Amino acid sequence: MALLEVRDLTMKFGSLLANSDVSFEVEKGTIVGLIGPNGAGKTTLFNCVAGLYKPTSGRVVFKGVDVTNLPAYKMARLGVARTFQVVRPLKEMTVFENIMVGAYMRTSDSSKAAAAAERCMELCFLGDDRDRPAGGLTIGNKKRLEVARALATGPELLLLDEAVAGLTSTEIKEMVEVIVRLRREGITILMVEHIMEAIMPIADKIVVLASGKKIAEGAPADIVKDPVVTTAYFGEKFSKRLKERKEGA
Ligand SMILES: Nc1ncnc2c1ncn2[C@@H]1O[C@H](COP(=O)(O)OP(=O)(O)OP(=O)(O)O)[C@@H](O)[C@H]1O
Repeated sequence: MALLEVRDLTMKFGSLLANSDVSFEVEKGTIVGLIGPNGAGKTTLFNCVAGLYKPTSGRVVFKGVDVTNLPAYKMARLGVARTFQVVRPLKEMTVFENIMVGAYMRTSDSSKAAAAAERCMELCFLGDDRDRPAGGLTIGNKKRLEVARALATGPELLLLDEAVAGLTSTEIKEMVEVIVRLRREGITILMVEHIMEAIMPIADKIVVLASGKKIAEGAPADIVKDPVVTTAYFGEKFSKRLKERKEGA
């Protein structure tokens, strides 16, 4: 049984079809990348899975249980945490205190929460900034703090929304290392990403959306070669030229 199953999920905003009959599965212990051009419906799908939106139709099944329409706080309790594209740390609080906020969702025992927060802080390479106010961190550290805070809620499934957007190449490498560490810890990851260098080397599977529909699904090596995917990203003309150039090479 897959950890997460998205079945025929459709989400409409008025007449706009943001997600149309999207189905895929996320196996336990894997990293799944959700990619697609701007406006493809990736964030909407995330919001449906995380309980921020109620899908128009279709089902979200987590650990074999139908969780469609459960609110975000219940999803978090069941073990689904998410980060947001735009990070929002509690600026006046220190790095450690920010992570504690997440840890208190799982326990009201402060020593247990502190132990969990310490561990998440170390996993996300934030130990050196432990007592710094979050507002003064670099964007790379703020993004890892967002991951650490979500991690401290004790998720089995972590949803990362553009975790490396706006980061330098060094910061991207650090974040990628954190994500791989999390998979090693047994956490399953579904991540929306535009930066292919970040997602392609680490993903076990890629799901591609375009105009709200799933247009491809498979191993990264197959997805990068798929003409349906290059056409969705670059348009028919460019994709044809790319193919001709490859055949001529
Ligand atoms: N709350 C909303 N109300 C109305 N339309 C929305 C809402 N959220 C998203 N949309 C529309 O749904 C479509 C899909 O948007 P979504 O943000 O899910 O795409 P995306 O793939 O995450 O895009 P990006 O990569 O640019 O973040 C877009 O046409 C968007 O304008």
